[in-house]
Amino acid sequence: MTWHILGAGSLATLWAARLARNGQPVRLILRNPARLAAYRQAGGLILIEDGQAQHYPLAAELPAEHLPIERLLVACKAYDAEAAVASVTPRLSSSAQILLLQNGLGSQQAVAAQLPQQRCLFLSSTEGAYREADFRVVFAGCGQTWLGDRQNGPAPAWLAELAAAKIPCCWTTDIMARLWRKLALNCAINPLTVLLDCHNGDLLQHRNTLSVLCAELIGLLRTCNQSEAAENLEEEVLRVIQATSGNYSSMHQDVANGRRTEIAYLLDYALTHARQLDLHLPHLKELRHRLGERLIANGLPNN
Ligand SMILES: NC(=O)C1=CN([C@@H]2O[C@H](COP(=O)(O)OP(=O)(O)OC[C@H]3O[C@@H](n4cnc5c(N)ncnc54)[C@H](OP(=O)(O)O)[C@@H]3O)[C@@H](O)[C@H]2O)C=CC1
Ligand SMILES: CC(C)(CO)C(=O)C(=O)O
Repeated sequence: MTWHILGAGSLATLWAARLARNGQPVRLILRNPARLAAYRQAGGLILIEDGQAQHYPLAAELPAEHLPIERLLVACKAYDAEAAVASVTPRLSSSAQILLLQNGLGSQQAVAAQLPQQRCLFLSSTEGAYREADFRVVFAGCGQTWLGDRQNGPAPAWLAELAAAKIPCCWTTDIMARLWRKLALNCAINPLTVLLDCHNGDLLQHRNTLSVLCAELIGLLRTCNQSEAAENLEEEVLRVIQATSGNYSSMHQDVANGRRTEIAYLLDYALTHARQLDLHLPHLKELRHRLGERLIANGLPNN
């Protein structure tokens, strides 16, 4: 069965290259004729692993093609996911399975609500990749991708295809806990790296601030019935900071490159839930306020 991949950015390239070199049929879906023409001009995707560039001249198409879609990997940013999926909805078969690879929370539920007939699986990934240029992606860090079904459905048989393609994936029966945990980590680390304009590792000089933010995030997770995701959060935040000490966080990279951030699906999602639950999180609120000022000062959207 063909893997349709919506988007041709960092994670899309990482997935497409590994599936294709394992002999699995892959088709990319680009957003509009200009992007499709640019892709064709480039002659395909390039993935750089351990300094070695390899070329993948994969088939690509527009959203409005007629070929039905049975399996769709949505590999765009959280703020683009709903519109991107809407552009291919008429092509989705009623038994189609949709894999949502976005960071944060909120976009996955919105897409799932848009597709009541189809099965939507949520993914949480710690793999790392970045775009060096259009259609040219560098694999930047090994990691793991968790997949799960919020509706408690069974693991799909095609997980074996991902394993065959050496995509490190694990099925989980509690994907929401994984996503909340990653959201909390990103809320503790990413905005601070933007405000302090620093590498992840430099945050170790701000242990008290991290501690206060983690305490508020733990309170939120527990109130949202995500106690498992709250366990040892501060220790894990420190571990991730140490493991990625020389890196800039994804939000820092977005701001440095003048790109919109995914803050609406991270801190805003957390603060909206806190408000609904009457939970007071003054330090996270203040962090969000200062980040908003910085985004606006940089001419970026504050959402
Ligand atoms: N990169 C990483 O290391 C990691 C990323 N993630 C998460 O994965 C998600 C994807 O990130 P990443 O791969 O880095 O993002 P990129 O910005 O590299 O790629 C996003 C792609 O989506 C495409 N796109 C946007 N809208 C549409 C549309 N309507 N139709 C078709 N394509 C569209 C963009 O097209 P165009 O080129 O035309 O703009 C772009 O190719 C994010 O939520 C991110 O947080 C999670 C873990 C690690
Ligand atoms: C874990 C962390 C903070 C690593 O940089 C990350 O996921 C991100 O940058 O978005």
